[in-house]
Amino acid sequence: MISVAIEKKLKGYAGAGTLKVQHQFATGSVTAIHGPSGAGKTTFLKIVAGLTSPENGLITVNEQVWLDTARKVNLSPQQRRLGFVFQDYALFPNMSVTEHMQYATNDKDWIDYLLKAGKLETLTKHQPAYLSGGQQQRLAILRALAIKPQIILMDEPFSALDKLTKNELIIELSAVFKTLKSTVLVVTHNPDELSRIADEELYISAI
Ligand SMILES: Nc1ncnc2c1ncn2[C@@H]1O[C@H](COP(=O)(O)OP(=O)(O)OP(=O)(O)O)[C@@H](O)[C@H]1O
Repeated sequence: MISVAIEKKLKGYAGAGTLKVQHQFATGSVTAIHGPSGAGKTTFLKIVAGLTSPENGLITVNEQVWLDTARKVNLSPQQRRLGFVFQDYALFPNMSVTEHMQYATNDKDWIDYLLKAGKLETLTKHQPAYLSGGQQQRLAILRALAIKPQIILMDEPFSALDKLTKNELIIELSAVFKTLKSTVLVVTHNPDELSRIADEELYISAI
């Protein structure tokens, strides 16, 4: 269970806005996070990942305190060991598809399984510049899953995919999530696209 209660002032949201989220994410659940543009959805994921700090907040994961602003506890992103799929993919320009995966794990069978699930098994030697936008996006997702994370954060992970590819990938990913028993938080502008795998929705709006 991930328990989150955070408050962060946002710079630039219609002057001044505050992101306030109080929510519990059940272990193994998939949550579709949505809300208006600029409301702080990406900022929320970054707070959970430890990449941004809120003014006030408490985050616990299975009784372990990740963040407690009152007690000045704030685990680093490395200590949190979660999978993060960034909106801009954050791929390495000089690494091939396989090298991206090997950078994250030595488990060859797991790499082969993921590349097949994401239909990149024929493009293993390609660097990002030689992949389409949708293929780059799939590589970003598979790379995040390579470390077998217990918690997976994804920011608009299907935006570059056509409907068919998206639906097929969502089914494959759903099987991976179940295997890993991962808790998954997905920011999406279209919660309907996740209706087949999402256990719940969380609406975020800055106030
Ligand atoms: N570290 C930060 N500290 C304070 N404010 C921030 C920080 N990062 C971003 N912001 C501001 O917070 C607001 C929300 O940004 P964010 O990217 O989280 O929104 P979003 O809901 O993901 O938007 P979109 O749906 O358009 O991607 C923006 O106005 C941004 O300028």
